[in-house]
Amino acid sequence: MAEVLSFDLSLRRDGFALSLTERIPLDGVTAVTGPSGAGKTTLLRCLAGLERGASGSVRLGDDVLQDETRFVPPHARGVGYVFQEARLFPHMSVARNLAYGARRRGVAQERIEEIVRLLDLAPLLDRRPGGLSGGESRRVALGRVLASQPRVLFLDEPMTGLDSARKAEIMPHIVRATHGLGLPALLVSHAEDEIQTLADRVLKIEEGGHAGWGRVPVRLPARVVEHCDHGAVLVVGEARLILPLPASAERNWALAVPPDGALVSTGPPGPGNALASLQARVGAVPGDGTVALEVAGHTVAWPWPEGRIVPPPGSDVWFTILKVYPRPTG
Ligand SMILES: Nc1ncnc2c1ncn2[C@@H]1O[C@H](COP(=O)(O)OP(=O)(O)OP(=O)(O)O)[C@@H](O)[C@H]1O
Repeated sequence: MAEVLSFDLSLRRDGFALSLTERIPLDGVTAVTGPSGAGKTTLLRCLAGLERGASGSVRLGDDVLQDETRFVPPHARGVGYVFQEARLFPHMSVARNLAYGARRRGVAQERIEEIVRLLDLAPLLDRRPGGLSGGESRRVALGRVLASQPRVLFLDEPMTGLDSARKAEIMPHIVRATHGLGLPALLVSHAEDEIQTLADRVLKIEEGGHAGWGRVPVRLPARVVEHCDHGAVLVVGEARLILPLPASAERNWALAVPPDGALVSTGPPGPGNALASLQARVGAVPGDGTVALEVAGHTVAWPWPEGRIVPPPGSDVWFTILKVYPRPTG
């Protein structure tokens, strides 16, 4: 069982109050989402020990980071915080910025080399932050935080201000930093594409309080079999689809299909602008509004539209994919 980040926090300041009690598994990526001013950054700051005015408790696994008698300072919490802006040291090379992150914890050189490889930082090592693009700076900032060997990663809108091409470039690096290194993360984001691609669960907050857990997409494994003028041809189950992925793209992908990103029909779909259509089989019907579908060799809990009759278990249905968010898996 995954360890848990648990907290019961309150904070009051002019015109704003935060009051949240949660248990978040330290496993995969938890997106924290909600309207502007909801308190997402404030929550991360409280958990990281950056808000002295917050009262309550914070536990990371078995470790108490805060309670009535204890307040562990930010640098000793094991939290790696990637801020909205890169905050690199401008007078140091990229290599020295990375080494700075590692120095405090006496991190082995091999670990730095692994981070350089994972985040593709080798070509940047001798450069100064001033000359880096927005996407490159974020990558270095992520690398510097990873070099401090955190137990959990906090990503506060790490792609703000990047265009969709730069986002597509940095997202695989975030996947490698989290899923590749097995590092759990909290990701503050408003952006649907970031949440659907990266998140394993979604915590929604509003006006400083809990507003529910959001739905996460189902993920289907796919593999690149060839490239064409329009991108990469991927195979998912018995279907093929073309996605605009770069020629250098990884071979294995998880295709995140959001709840509004597919249609299920009881007969084969006619021609349309679907990305792909897969034959699926109805499995268990647990009675929680979802139906277990066997799609492309996977069983997924698919939200069944209210009022539509569920075909009996064992029936064939068609799973027509309208929208996917691809995530590399290595
Ligand atoms: N340093 C500060 N001092 C006083 N109030 C602040 C400070 N920073 C944020 N606030 C206020 O606290 C509330 C929560 O802000 P916070 O930045 O946590 O929201 P958010 O959900 O992260 O918003 P956004 O999506 O716009 O980044 C807002 O009302 C904001 O105006």
